[in-house]
Amino acid sequence: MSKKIIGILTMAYGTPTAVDEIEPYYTHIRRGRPPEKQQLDDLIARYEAIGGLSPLNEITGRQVVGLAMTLAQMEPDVEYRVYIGMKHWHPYIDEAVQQMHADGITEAVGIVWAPHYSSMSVGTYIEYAEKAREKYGGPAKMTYVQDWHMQPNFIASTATRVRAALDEIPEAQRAETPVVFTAHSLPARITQMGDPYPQQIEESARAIANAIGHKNWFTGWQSAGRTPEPWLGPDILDVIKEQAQQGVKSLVICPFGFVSDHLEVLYDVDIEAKQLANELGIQLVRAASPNDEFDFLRAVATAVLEQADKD
Ligand SMILES: CC1=C(CCC(=O)O)c2cc3nc(cc4[nH]c(cc5[nH]c(cc1n2)c(C)c5CCC(=O)O)c(CCC(=O)O)c4C)C(CCC(=O)O)=C3C
Ligand SMILES: [Fe+2]
Repeated sequence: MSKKIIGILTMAYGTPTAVDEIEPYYTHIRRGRPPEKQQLDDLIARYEAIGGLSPLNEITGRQVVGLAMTLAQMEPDVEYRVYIGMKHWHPYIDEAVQQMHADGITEAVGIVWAPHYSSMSVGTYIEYAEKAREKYGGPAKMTYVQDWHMQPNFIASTATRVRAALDEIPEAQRAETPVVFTAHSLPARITQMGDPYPQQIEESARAIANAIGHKNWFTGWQSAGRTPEPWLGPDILDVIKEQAQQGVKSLVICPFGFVSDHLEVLYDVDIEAKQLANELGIQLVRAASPNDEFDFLRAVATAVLEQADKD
């Protein structure tokens, strides 16, 4: 008997693959409004500071291959065909759904490479996938993992990476070193909309801190948009200033709202936040990103399998 086939639509943010793609990419993020020259120059300069372009595409590719291998190992009786669709660059989510349908996939599970749900992040990925499914008339059946921030392997693997970051702090200072769990800020109006994002950030941060028995932790926000409306805070730069005022000498940042090394991690934390911390006499250590680490991919695979079993 041939194996049952299930399509897996994994969705990631996407990044330009050449410098001249930065402008159309930024325009796509801005829903079709081209950026001002100054904004574009700023963004190009930030990519330049991390080496010209982002490693995100390559890492996403390794994650997709690793996920496919992990799924095959965890459930060999089903054939999982793993696809990648990007929110803001090629292959777009639309193109991936079109390909799945063309390949004859009728049953599929969608998952976003981001652990926490917000209507403004994961919600829009799902919206794009559903629009494409309607447009192409398939896959006939597709359900989605909404969030996977409490997957035991996600908690445990993040805890291990935070522990490793703390180990870089001199032992006498380690226990009192604050650990700041950060995620991408969103417009503050999401809290009035009853969005679960802030609460999911809090509960997963607590679970990770508990897993390593670290008492001194809190959450913070990073990479807020440069728009006049209020964004979720406190911003990590303000956190660093406040901690410096309180005499803190060391700090660990775990940007656990992201799953790869990319601009928000390599620039916003490793360059911008570290520079400020340096100036204020704080040793700042950033927890490593999951990238294609085995235990992390097991968490994502488990979330996919649990969703597939619900159907
Ligand atoms: C929630 C969230 C995640 C995490 C969840 C997820 O992963 O989905 C995320 C990840 C990412 N965001 C990324 C890149 C960018 N995001 C931007 C702008 C924005 N992001 C937003 C939200 C998020 N973003 C929002 C509300 C805006 C403002 C939009 C507007 O202006 O209306 C801009 C424009 C310039 C700027 O504002 O910095 C860029 C370049 C990259 C790729 C980096 C690389 O290439 O390595 C990644 C992984
Ligand atoms: Fe973003």
